[in-house]
Amino acid sequence: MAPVSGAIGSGGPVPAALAEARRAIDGIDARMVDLLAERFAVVEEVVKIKQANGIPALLPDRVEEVVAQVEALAAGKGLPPGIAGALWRTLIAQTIDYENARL
Ligand SMILES: O=C(O)C(=O)C[C@]1(C(=O)O)C=C[C@@H](O)C=C1
Repeated sequence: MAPVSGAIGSGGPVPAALAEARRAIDGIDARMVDLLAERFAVVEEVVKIKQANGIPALLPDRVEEVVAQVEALAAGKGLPPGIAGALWRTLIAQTIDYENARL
């Protein structure tokens, strides 16, 4: 396949197919950021509920439930094991920090 120079890449020529795949990744990332913003909008509500009821940010049983759910969903999609769980553990850790800064 002939390499094609383009703006996307780290300096070298980029095959046109790679540039196209990267555009797809960029589009998916934009949608994921939209979903992240949507999730954090719900977290804002969670913070208010937790404030009103004296509930802590870290709820270990719920963390494990969320991680188990996404791992099962990921397995159903044929994703390599561990990826979703690791991502969600990072997401939830950030969410707990975010909640703790507001509680
Ligand atoms: O379910 C909650 O109570 C949340 O605050 C949400 C969330 C999450 O990000 O999924 C974050 C912190 C909790 O410890 C568990 C789960």
